[in-house]
Amino acid sequence: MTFPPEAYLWFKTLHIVGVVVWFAGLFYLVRLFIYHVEAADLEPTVKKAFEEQYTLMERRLANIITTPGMILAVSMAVGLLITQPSWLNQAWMQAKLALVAGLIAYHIFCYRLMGQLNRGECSWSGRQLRALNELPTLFLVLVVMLVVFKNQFPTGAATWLIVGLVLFMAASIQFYARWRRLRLSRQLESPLNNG
Ligand code: HEM
Repeated sequence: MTFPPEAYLWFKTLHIVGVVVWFAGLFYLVRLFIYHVEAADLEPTVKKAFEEQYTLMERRLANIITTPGMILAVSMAVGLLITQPSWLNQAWMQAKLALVAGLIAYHIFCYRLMGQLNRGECSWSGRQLRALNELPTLFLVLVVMLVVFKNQFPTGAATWLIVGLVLFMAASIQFYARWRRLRLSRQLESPLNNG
């Protein structure tokens, strides 16, 4: 099959659009799972309404945004490889494909969690889900580094500094959110609030 010269750039444009949509969906989906799990602490009538709403939002997000984003990213990537098959012989591309396989496994695992949540069988806590939601960040940073640096993947001090900074930022966000939740629950328990 022969493609016009600009086809590669079109595939790449749509590939990047697909990747952005896919990741937006993955990040928001697990955030919804966290709210869904934490709705269990609400009063029974409110809890039921919230759980139904989260179930609906999760299904729509997964089926209308996240999965189509993945299909667009992967199908355009296939277009890129058909137009330039020599990429497949390069180490960075093989490493990237291994990471993408991990990302697709994560995507499928999210669907499994969604099914368990909808049936009220999910055993994951909000805290565990928050930690899980950091996993795609790691995939994202590594894959983007691979496509940018290719076979010159950096392993020097600057790389570890940047990776450390990204991890530090992710951990700080987690700690801040935890501190805010603790403060809120203490405020609610305070005698002043109980009259
Ligand atoms: C099926 C799996 C994938 C394959 C086969 C694939 C393949 C490719 C190829 C061949 C390019 C063009 C490289 C160039 O022209 O320099 C590319 C670009 C890119 N890919 Fe992927 N990709 C895949 C998945 C992903 C994922 C999951 C991400 C994000 C986490 C991603 C992010 C990017 C980015 C940001 C670019 C643009 C890089 C640039 O122009 O410098 N790709 N991809």
